[in-house]
Amino acid sequence: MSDTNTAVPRLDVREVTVRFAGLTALDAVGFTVEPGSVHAVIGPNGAGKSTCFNVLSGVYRATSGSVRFGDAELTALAPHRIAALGVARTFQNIALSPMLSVRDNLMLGRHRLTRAGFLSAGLRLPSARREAAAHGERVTEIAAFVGLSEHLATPVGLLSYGVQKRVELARALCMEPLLLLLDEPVAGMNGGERRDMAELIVAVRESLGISILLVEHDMGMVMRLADAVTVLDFGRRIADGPPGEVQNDPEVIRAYLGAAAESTTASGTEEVTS
Ligand SMILES: Nc1ncnc2c1ncn2[C@@H]1O[C@H](COP(=O)(O)OP(=O)(O)OP(=O)(O)O)[C@@H](O)[C@H]1O
Repeated sequence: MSDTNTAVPRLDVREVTVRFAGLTALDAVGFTVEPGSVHAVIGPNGAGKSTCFNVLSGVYRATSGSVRFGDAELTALAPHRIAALGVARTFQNIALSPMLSVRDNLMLGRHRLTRAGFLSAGLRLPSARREAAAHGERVTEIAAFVGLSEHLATPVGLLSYGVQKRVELARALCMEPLLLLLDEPVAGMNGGERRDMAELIVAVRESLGISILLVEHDMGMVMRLADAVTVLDFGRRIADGPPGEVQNDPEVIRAYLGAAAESTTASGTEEVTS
């Protein structure tokens, strides 16, 4: 593993509670993402994983509790302010502009780093042109790193699902994040695409030394990739620690077996989480 980027702060989630009307989606949940680590949040359907991500990225307001990223308290900030602190995310469902090329989608990811004002960019002043060229070069570099060079001119909508997921990751990297939030990065992918994505996540951590927090259903992937795992069930944290430890925790086994049994009863087919 490469050295951790020294600018990467610790993420401290403390006693975070989120209530929707009568439902408690997160109940005093806490965990810490160490700088430069890969940390996974797992749990059965409805456990509160997406709610947790939405609080961290500012989409949802916590009812109570605190999320600190270094010295910054994130719970009171709007999504763009959180992004400006270096927290970038991908979405469970691809959120790209399908008509735009890969390059243009990645350039949109550079937006928050763009200094040139509307006027100087509109007038194509030399300073704005230089800045655009520098962003273009960085986009080319990131695309190469993620394995997208050959697709840069292609409209995103024409690419396979697996490649589109890589574009999403590349766009998040274009924000030069210190903490990357990946919401189910391999959902819907086939075996080969899953392996490629897992390798890419390792490469991101090793080359950039940033922290990665991921929500994922693929247990095999979580166990291989994560340094630490937090397990949620019905909005509560039921386990937290290294993957090997968490995997053998009786409460975790009970939560997953219970969820599998329920889905068998509900649908008549067993849902297997590989
Ligand atoms: N905006 C919302 N309004 C009302 N209830 C919500 C909202 N978002 C989530 N919930 C509820 O909060 C609970 C936790 O949902 P959440 O989506 O966070 O779980 P999850 O672990 O991500 O599930 P999955 O694995 O199915 O994506 C669920 O009962 C869900 O219905």
